[in-house]
Amino acid sequence: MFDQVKDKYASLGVDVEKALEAMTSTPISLHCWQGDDVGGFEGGDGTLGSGLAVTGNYPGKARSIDELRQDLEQALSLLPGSHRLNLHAMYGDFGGKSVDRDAIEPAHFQSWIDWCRQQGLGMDFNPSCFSHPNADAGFTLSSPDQGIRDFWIAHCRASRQIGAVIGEQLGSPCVTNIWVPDGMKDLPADRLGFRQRLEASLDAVLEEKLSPAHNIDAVESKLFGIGSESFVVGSHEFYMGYAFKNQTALCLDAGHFHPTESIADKISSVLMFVPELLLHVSRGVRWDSDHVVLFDDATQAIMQELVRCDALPRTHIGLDFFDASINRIAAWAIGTRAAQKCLLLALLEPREKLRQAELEGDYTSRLLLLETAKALPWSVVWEEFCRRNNVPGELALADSIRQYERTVLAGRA
Ligand SMILES: C[C@H](O)[C@H](O)[C@@H](O)C(=O)CO
Ligand SMILES: [Mn+2]
Repeated sequence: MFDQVKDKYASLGVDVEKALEAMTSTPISLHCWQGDDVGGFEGGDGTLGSGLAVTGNYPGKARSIDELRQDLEQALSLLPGSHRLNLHAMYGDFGGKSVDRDAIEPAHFQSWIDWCRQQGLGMDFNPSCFSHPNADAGFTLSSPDQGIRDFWIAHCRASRQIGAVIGEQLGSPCVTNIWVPDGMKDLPADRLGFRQRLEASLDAVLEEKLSPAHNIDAVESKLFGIGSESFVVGSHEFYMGYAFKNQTALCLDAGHFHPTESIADKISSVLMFVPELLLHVSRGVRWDSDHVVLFDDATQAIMQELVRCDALPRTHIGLDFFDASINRIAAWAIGTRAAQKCLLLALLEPREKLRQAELEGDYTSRLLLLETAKALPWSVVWEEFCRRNNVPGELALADSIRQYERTVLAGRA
């Protein structure tokens, strides 16, 4: 069956084995925060703030680093291909001590680095500039209060240094992504002042030169958050300008734009002017609701653009969703596999033929081919990818998830 499918694709100029090689060499960065509803392990009550919200109370949430790692291992056993871990600073291994955000050190993340090495994972990192008393007034790096700004500058600087240690130890650059929640519920009187302060703080954070072989800096914009409906300091225009000017990577989060705006169309433009791209593949439903990613049109369009632009070598694919209303391991597995299926579909596109038709102005053939491609048996290739990677195919996924729920999650009262 698989060989017949290969021949079918070959007749349209598509090399299936090459597509599978690209799948193997394209890691997806698994966000740790799906496992515990963005709580972290700092010893507080884990209340989420700063415009972020998780809904649902599905039983079995990870309550410790050990449980989170156990759940991640289970999720990874359901994912074909190679992967990375995306860790927020608030998930450090603080050994029961209270370590404030401006005092984090590489030592607090050593056990995560060791675990990643053991699991064969690369690792990415994020300063956590939210859910903290110093973010309660709504501002961090752009705060009018110099003391607050200095606190978050120290946290972000430490995060970059930790990122560099991670990258050096694992032999794979760590993407350190800065997102801050700064914004206002109601109309501001001085947008410019906030943005000037954010720029100055970011400059201070990025002042120390770190090897790009160890650390890659990324910045992430947002349209609005809960409590920052009228004004977000780090808007898309702000960070696009900042990333162009400073040649950092730009993070595009699929949930951080107007509901009808697709990040797919931005990829080709942005990559003309920034060195690298970070994606937070997510699914906003009416707002930045961070629903589990699906095999949907929006995600297919993103992956299509990455492939069509030859952008995979310059793009870091991360995920950003957190749903506590369903089994959290299922959320990781469904969302990551959906992103991977979209990537596979894009890699199996008869790209050369589509391009040729377009160059010749033959838009009829282009449209025909696009529709034909949708009806090709790509799922047979997906099942083969799962089989080669020794992970469950689509029909076997539910059993693995339910078994772990019965044997492990149910015991977490
Ligand atoms: C945990 C957050 O979702 C994450 O840091 C950030 O990327 C974001 O998207 C905030 O809306
Ligand atoms: Mn994000």
